Amino acid sequence: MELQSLLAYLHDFTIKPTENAEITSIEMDHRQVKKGSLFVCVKGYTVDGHDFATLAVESGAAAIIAERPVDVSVPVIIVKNSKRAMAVLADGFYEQPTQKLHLIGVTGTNGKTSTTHVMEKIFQANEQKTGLIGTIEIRIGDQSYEVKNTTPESVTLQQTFHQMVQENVEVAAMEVSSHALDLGRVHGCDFDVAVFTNLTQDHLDYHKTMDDYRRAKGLLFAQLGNTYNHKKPKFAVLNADDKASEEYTRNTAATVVTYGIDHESDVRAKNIQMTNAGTTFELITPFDTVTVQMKLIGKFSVYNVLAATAACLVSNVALQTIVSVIEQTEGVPGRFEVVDENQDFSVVVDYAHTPDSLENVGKTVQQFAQNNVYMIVGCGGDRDRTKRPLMANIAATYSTEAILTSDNPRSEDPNEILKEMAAGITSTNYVTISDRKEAIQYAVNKAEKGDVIVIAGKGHETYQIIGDEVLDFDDREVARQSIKERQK
Ligand SMILES: CC(=O)N[C@H]1[C@@H](OP(=O)(O)OP(=O)(O)OC[C@H]2O[C@@H](n3ccc(=O)[nH]c3=O)[C@H](O)[C@@H]2O)O[C@H](CO)[C@@H](O)[C@@H]1O[C@H](C)C(=O)N[C@@H](C)C(=O)N[C@H](CCC(=O)O)C(=O)O
Ligand SMILES: Nc1ncnc2c1ncn2[C@@H]1O[C@H](COP(=O)(O)OP(=O)(O)OP(=O)(O)O)[C@@H](O)[C@H]1O
Ligand SMILES: N[C@H](CCC[C@H](N)C(=O)O)C(=O)O
Ligand SMILES: [Mg+2]
Repeated sequence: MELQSLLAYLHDFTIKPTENAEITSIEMDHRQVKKGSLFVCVKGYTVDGHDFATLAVESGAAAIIAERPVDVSVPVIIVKNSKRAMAVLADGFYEQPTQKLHLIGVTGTNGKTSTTHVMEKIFQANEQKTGLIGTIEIRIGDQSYEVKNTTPESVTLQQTFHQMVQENVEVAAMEVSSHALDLGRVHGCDFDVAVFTNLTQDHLDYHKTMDDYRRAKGLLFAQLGNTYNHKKPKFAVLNADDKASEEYTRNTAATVVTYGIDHESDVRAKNIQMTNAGTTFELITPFDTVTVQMKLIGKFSVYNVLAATAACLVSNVALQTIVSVIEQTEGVPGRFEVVDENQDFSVVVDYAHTPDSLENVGKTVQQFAQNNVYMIVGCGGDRDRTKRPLMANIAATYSTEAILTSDNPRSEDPNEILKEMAAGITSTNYVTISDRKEAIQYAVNKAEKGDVIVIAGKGHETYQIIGDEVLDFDDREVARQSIKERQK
């Protein structure tokens, strides 16, 4: 695409150059630059992309987007916010793909992956080709691609949408993280439906305060199309049981549809009954009321299917189709995933890595445990430190014995993280075993008939990050091996 055609998408109050080079790609990393690339200088958390402008030009960059002047021989376009500019330019470069898709964005502290995965299955049952973007993977139809972030940087994101359009995807469901909203990664995305799951504590390393975290999530609803188009209306699907929804209702120009359990809502669940085999509830919608019997466990799972139901109903999927998928769904890898080697105790691997999600899992397990509960928990390094004491105390509260261990320590000292966790425990029913494998073996060897072991925090992850090393580690595999060892 020619530079001038590309810059036509940029409505920044800026001086545009008259040159018109052919732009072959948009890059934010100088190591990816090739002949004809447009290099975007981004001031990051570790280094400043402006410092790589010269190297980018040496590698063939045809023009530069920057927030301040850089001394290079190609045109430099100065913008106020280069990440936002990059997102808008990527949208233009890839021919505004989200305008050709029915795009559903899901934000909230917990439940994004679970909700998007249920939605994907519902749209597939509705015979629509789907795209999925989130924590576990990117999926186009049945093809899976690896991801680095839950919500990718804008160029990767728009390129992915472009590929979806080329492969005739009709509906895309994506997780939208608060980081992505705050950093402008989804700028330029034309969402049709925006879904809010819930807001509880996480990511205070990045956002510093809950007010700022709430504001960042709210951007999804604020950026939801403010022009009412009868051919393509926009919907905000909000959780009536979460207080933040009041603010998001005020901040959006879209049609608000609510779901909930405790408060009056458009899509509501009543008479919830739970066993260790599944959950039954009455699903009340503006169209009909039906009884749902699903395999998913826990009140939080009911919330996720309510959110998915509301989002699919406003996307014109029949209630019957939605219910039949919900009743069949087995769940998402690493979310309340049961490890079954015919042992006489239960092992559940779950991605709970926030105080609220851990508490939900603890409460759910308490409902069906016949005997002792062991909760194995760690907290990630280089992440919100204030959740450490809270999570440890929740684990001790909802278990017979909490086993504090390492999650992904990253650059931090694992023992220091464990000390910060232990400081929050107000009882004595816990042990600290820094090595995650040993922690799992300890619980497996101790468990008796009817006990439940919860291994929290890493869910689907198949690695453990210690220092700079990414080591193979899969909670489900380690649990399986430990059970087999014990059975020998
Ligand atoms: C805080 C944050 O979001 N960081 C993201 C950011 O990294 P950074 O600011 O450290 O980047 P940097 O290394 O300083 O580089 C600055 C710029 O210089 C460029 N550069 C750098 C080096 C070089 O030699 N040449 C060069 O051109 C880089 O490409 C970049 O454009 O830009 C990177 C490149 O896109 C991201 O991968 C990285 O996400 C990291 C991996 C991360 O962990 N992010 C987390 C916090 C995150 O975003 N999480 C949310 C989900 C959270 C949840 O809901 O649970 C997510 O959406 O994944
Ligand atoms: N609606 C919910 N409310 C509270 N907790 C939930 C909810 N749904 C799932 N959880 C818990 O949170 C964990 C993570 O769920 P999920 O992966 O769906 O969330 P996410 O929002 O995608 O998380 P991430 O921000 O890490 O991508 C689950 O393993 C479960 O313990
Ligand atoms: N998207 C979350 C995932 C946390 C998972 C947990 N295992 C950890 O590493 O802290 C984050 O990056 O904060
Ligand atoms: Mg997720």
